[in-house]
This record gives sequence, C-alpha cells and structure tokens, in this order.
Amino acid sequence: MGYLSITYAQLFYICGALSFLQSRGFLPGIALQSGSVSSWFRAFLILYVLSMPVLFAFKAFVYPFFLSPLRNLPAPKGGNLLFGHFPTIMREPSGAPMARWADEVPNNGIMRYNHIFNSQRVLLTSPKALQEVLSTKSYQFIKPSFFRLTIGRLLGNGILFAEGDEHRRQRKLLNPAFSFRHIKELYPTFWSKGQEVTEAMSKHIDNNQTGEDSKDGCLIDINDWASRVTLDIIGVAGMGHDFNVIKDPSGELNTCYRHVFNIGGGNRVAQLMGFFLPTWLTTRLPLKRNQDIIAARHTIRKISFELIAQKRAALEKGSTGTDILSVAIESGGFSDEDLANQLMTFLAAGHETTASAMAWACYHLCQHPEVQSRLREEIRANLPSLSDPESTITSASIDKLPYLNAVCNEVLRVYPSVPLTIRIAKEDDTILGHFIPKDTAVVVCPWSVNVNEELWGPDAKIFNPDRWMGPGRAKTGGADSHYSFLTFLDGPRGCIGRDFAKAEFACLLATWVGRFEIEFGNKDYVLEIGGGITSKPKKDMAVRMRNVEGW
Ligand code: HEM
Repeated sequence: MGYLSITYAQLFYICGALSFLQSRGFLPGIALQSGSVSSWFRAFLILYVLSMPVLFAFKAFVYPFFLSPLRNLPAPKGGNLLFGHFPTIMREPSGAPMARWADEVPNNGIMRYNHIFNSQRVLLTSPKALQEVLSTKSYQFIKPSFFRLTIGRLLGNGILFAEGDEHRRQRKLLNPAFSFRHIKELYPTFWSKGQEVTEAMSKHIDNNQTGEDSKDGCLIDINDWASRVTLDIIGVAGMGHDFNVIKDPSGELNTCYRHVFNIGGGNRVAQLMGFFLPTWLTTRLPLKRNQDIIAARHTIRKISFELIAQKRAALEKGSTGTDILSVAIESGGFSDEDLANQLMTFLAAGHETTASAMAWACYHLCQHPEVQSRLREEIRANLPSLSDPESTITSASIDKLPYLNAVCNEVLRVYPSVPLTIRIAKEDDTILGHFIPKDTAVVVCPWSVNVNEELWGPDAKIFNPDRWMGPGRAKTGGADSHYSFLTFLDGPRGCIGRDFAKAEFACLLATWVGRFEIEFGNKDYVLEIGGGITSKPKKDMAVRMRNVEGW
C-alpha cells in the first residue's frame, strides 16, 4: 500500500536518476549532449516539471478521496478542496484546531484531517489509541525525518531523534542522571537559582517603578526572565557549569537562543517549498532563516565542545559529578561528537519548555488573582523567606505543598509547553484495528488530550487547580488514565526530564509567587498564543509585578 504514497522528494530523486541515465545515453527519448551537466540538469527539470502535476493530481485528489484507507475515518467538516484543513491550522495556534476537532467530531479514538494539498493526517484522541502508539508500538511509529533535518540542527542529533535499539541504548545510559535520588539532590540548586532570579527581578522592579506610588511595580518581560533562569539551571544541573545568564543576558549562548527561538516557524514560501523539495535541499537554500540557524548551530556546538573538554579535564583530575554531562561521559557510551549532540538536546529541550510553563503560570495567575493569593499564603507559611540568603529547601519542603503542586499540574495541563508532536508509520500498521499505511503522519496532540471533555469532564478547558486536590487526586487530577495528561508524553519516548522539570517549575514558581504580586499590564489583555515548537503567550502579554513585603 505504501507504494501509493510516493512523495515529491522521491519523485525528485526518480527524475534525477532517470535524467542522469538519459544524459548518459542509457535511455531512449529526448536527444541530449551525452554526459554534459547542463543537459542532465535540463532533462531533470523537464522530467520533474512534467511529472509533478501528474503526481500532484493523484496525491491531492485521487488518492485521498477515492483510494486512501484513511478516507472513511471521521474527519472535521469543511476543508478547502485544494488545501484541506491547512488554512485553519495556519490561522490558529499549534494544536488548537485539533483540540476543537477532538471534542466536536464524534470518533472512537482515532480520526483524520487533511493537511496541505489533502495529505492526510491521523489524529489520536483516546487513551487507548495513544497508549498503542506511544507505548506498545513506540518504535513502529517513529519521529519524522524532517524534524531531525530541520529543528534537529538546533536540538542536536541525540536521544530526541534516535530510534529503536539506538534509542534504548542512549536512554539506558542517560537514565541515571534522572533517577529520583538524583533529582532530589537538585532541589536546592533549583531553589537557589529561583532565589537569585527573584532578587534580580526585585532590584529591576525597584529601579523601574512606574507611577507615583512605589507600590505600582513595573512591567516585566516574563519570557525573558524565565528563559534566563532556566538556561542557568540546565547549565548548572545538566553540565555543572553556570552560564550566569541571570546576571548577564548578553552572553553568547543566551543571545543565540533568544534570536533563533524568536524567528518563528519560517515564512510560508519556505514551508511550501518544503512540501515539494527534499528537506536536505530546503535547509540549504540561501534563506535568512537557514543562515541564522546555521550560525546558531555553530555557536551552540562550539560551546558544547568547550563544556565537554572542561568536564573531561575535571573528571580526569578526580572530580566527580552527578550532572547529565558527567553521567554521560562516565557511561563510556558516547564519543565527543555524540556528547555534543546530547548537550545540544538538553540545553534546548531542558530550558525553553520550562520557561514556557513559567510564562503560562503567570498568565493563569493574572487571570485568577484568588488562586495567586491562596498560593502565596501556602508558600509563605511553609517555605523559608527569600530575604535570608542562606535559606534553602529540600525536596520534601516542596513536594508536601498540595496547592503549589496542584497549580503546577493545572498550568501544565491547560497549556502544555509542547502542544503537538508527530509520528510516522515506519511500515503498514494498525491503530485500534484501523489500517494505517506506511509513511502516514500520526498526530499526537498533548493539548487536545489534556483539555478533552470526554476525559476531563465539561470543565476540561477551565483552569481549576482544585481538580488536583483531595484524596487520590494529587497525581491524576481526577482523570481515569495517565494517557489523559500528555504534557510530557508517555511510554519509552516520554520526556526523560519530566521529574527534573516538575521540580524546577515548582521551585521557581514558589519563589516568584512568594515574592511578587502579578497582574496583566493591560487589564483588557486578550490571549494570543505564540511560539513554534513550544507555545507561550505572545510577547505583548505585558505583566506588571510588584514586590510584596514580608517574605
Ligand atoms: C515543562 C517542561 C518540559 C516539557 C513540557 C517537556 C515535554 C517533552 C515532550 C512532549 C517530549 C516528547 C517530544 C516528542 O517525542 O515529540 C520531551 C522529550 C524530551 N525531553 Fe522534555 N519537557 C520538559 C522539560 C525537559 C527538561 C528539563 C529536560 C532535560 C533536563 C528535557 C529533556 C527531554 C529529552 C532529552 C527528551 C527526548 C526523550 C526521548 O526521546 O527519549 N525535557 N519533552
């Protein structure tokens, strides 16, 4: 069946091969000057341009509407004859249409929508379907190669993109750095970085008070401060190195990440080209976006290699470490090139996601001042004051605070940092008994699952930390299956940094809410969601923060 789903990239190669044979005189047909590159290229262009409309007509109209085994799956209404549901997808934040469709279109856990030019995508909506793909068949539904070739340039070709046995091997070697025992030891680091950033923000507020009244506080760029502290944390906890971005945001690494994470999803022309041309080609085109990414990659790799060299030298001198890099080096399973790739993964995956969670927390707390006050009361009553520079905490101090953990879980549920991810069927396969042809894109949308009314009840989309309070609810939020909360995905490829991130998030949120009162800078603020792979409120969500005396 897979032979019916020939891609434009495959056509590109087929035309290349045929025109090469033609130019060498192996095939009859158009007379060409044998062997010349220009004649080969001309033949290639003629062949590609003539055959593409045929393939296009087949792929966009014949296959999806008359032949595809997915055509009878439930699908959302509407959809453009040529572009399918793509215009809706482009208009809305990543994952938003899927969250709506999962509620509105009657389905039994699996449905379909049409992406650009009616290429069909399968959307999973029930815990059973999600478990099948993410757990039982996690190595049969693999990551799309275009992820590795596009975002992989910044995220490194490490554990995030490894498949099958190679993934199992890497996960086994890296797991010790994320053991419960080790994460427990990191709480004081999370706390002291939270303390450092809070003091820096306090000073910033004191120096930039607006209005007559010193209690007015000032506008704060949440995304900026959140990324600074989380980058520092992944440096210390992940590599044993303090990037000191809280103190000085102008450092090379922070400047580089802020630039590339803010250039968005690329322009539409580049996206369209990506549909018709192989990814290795589109990622090499002389576009500004490609140039920015190549420059950033160069910087991040350079810093990663420097960190590896420093760490190796320290380990050789007898120092020991429990940070991710030390664990990876001491496992003996990675070359320096592999280590650099893993570092790139941990640096990016380990800071922007938690920064996004912090931005979402501020959004919800501005919307719900009553939750903010209750949380502040719990924090102040149970955690040491930040004014004491010696203050520290243990894992138990944080884990025993029910409302803090409830608020964190609810923030992560309602707007998960990674709203959507994709898997590709490696071979012809089935999901819930439905035939899924090889190369089908299967969409796993944590956002749509996390706010699905069938799984969470009619108030699924409402921010309500209380759903995590009360007997038996602290871990489930009242949902029946852990596949109802997919912020970190699940199964063998779920987020390895889950416990790390949850502890870091709770510590940081405690320091911010304990110290500051937070409200929208603009009382009429209407949420607009931005971001690329990670989602967050757009930069214009100006937040006003005020120091609250007494802690
Ligand atoms: C709120 C914070 C975080 C969220 C919401 C989050 C979410 C996710 C998600 C959804 C995935 C799966 C992506 C996919 O398969 O398409 C993932 C994978 C991963 N995350 Fe996280 N993450 C967070 C924090 C972290 C941190 C702090 C680290 C490292 C210290 C980390 C390291 C990783 C790695 C290495 C993978 C790949 C795992 C594998 O494929 O085996 N993440 N994360």
